[in-house]
Amino acid sequence: MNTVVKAAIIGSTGYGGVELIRLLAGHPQVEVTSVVSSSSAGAPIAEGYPHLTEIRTDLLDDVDPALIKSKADVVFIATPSGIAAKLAPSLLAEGLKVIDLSGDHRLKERGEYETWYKKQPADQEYLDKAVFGLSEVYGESVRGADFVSNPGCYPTATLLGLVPAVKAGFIDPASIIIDAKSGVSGAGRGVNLGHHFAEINENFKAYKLNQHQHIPEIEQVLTDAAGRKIVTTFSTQLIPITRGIMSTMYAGMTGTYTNEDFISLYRNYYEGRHFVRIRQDGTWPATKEVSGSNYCDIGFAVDARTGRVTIVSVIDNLVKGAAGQAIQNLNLMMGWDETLGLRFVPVYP
Ligand SMILES: NC(=O)C1=CN([C@@H]2O[C@H](COP(=O)(O)OP(=O)(O)OC[C@H]3O[C@@H](n4cnc5c(N)ncnc54)[C@H](OP(=O)(O)O)[C@@H]3O)[C@@H](O)[C@H]2O)C=CC1
Ligand SMILES: CC(=O)N[C@@H](CCC(=O)OP(=O)(O)O)C(=O)O
Repeated sequence: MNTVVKAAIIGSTGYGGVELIRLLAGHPQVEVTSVVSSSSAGAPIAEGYPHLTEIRTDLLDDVDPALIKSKADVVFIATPSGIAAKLAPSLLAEGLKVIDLSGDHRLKERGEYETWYKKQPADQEYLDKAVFGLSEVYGESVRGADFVSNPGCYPTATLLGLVPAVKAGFIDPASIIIDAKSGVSGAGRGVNLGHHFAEINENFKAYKLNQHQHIPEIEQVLTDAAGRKIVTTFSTQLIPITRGIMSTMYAGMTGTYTNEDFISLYRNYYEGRHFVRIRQDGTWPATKEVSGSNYCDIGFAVDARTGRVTIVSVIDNLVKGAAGQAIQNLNLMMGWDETLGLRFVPVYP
């Protein structure tokens, strides 16, 4: 008989949390038994999200680790940064498996977190314990782990697009420039002047240039892949779509490689990994082609004239960039097939 794991979601009233509810509703071996809220405990979750009417009739639970343990075996933390660092120790002490979707346990150096997030970092013990859940790169460490830190949305698209070429030495990692764009749901459900319809619609704006909190996360993994300290330029832009991230990356090549060389390198690197799809020569992915799905699609454009390659990588920020990747990690933590409950087709158009 198949095991059914009971899951709780802290931050269930946010976009990441509600996406976990949507995706887990179709998972054959997970049941969401507790939806948790710090501000609306006791209210029905469908009150704030009418699309859940008659799908979830339960009331929101308080943020109480002992209560969560009485209802669940695993807990997803989908809260703004600064909260999981405080919650994870007591949840782990209760014996729960924990998947943190926030940035609190991704950076292994406390000082880096303080610098970029401008908040109190988690204790070193928990930073050491948390496995960085970019499973196509660190899958072996995720398998069987009790505590996983889910990668950021931008780093997921970016790193899946860069790691194979950096590891193989096809590109000079010091030359990489990353130009990334995100849909507005990446900023969460909270109200913010800059995210109003009139501010976003028919607009396209750069933000947090050279200050984005995902810069050290990207550099941490590139440094690991290159075997030497790598710093990079990473620019973020907000675009008038709801879901989707496109990361366009430029790098100097170390030899005279062709598109076919990159395609075959990446197909080999991701062999057997269902969620990364490498495009044919001369075609590049669009955000709609992965929308609502756990896929990351990647395409290449080698320019023999400049000696540079352009790599285009797209994901749905709420799925592969958050809830879908978190479920993929849960599948690995439980020793299941990583695609369980996640093999859905993108929503198109
Ligand atoms: N949106 C995205 O595409 C992605 C988001 N992430 C990360 O996932 C996390 C969640 O993001 P997202 O869902 O977009 O954010 P939202 O702002 O939409 O939701 C966050 C939720 O956290 C809850 N919360 C706030 N304060 C507390 C607290 N003190 N204790 C417990 N819960 C609290 C709130 O619910 P309530 O008031 O009911 O408690 C809120 O609904 C963030 O760290 C984000 O950076 C990562 C990748 C992609
Ligand atoms: C569009 C938009 O505003 N996106 C957010 C993504 C935030 C996020 O996911 O933050 P952590 O991964 O660090 O928790 C941003 O750029 O800050």
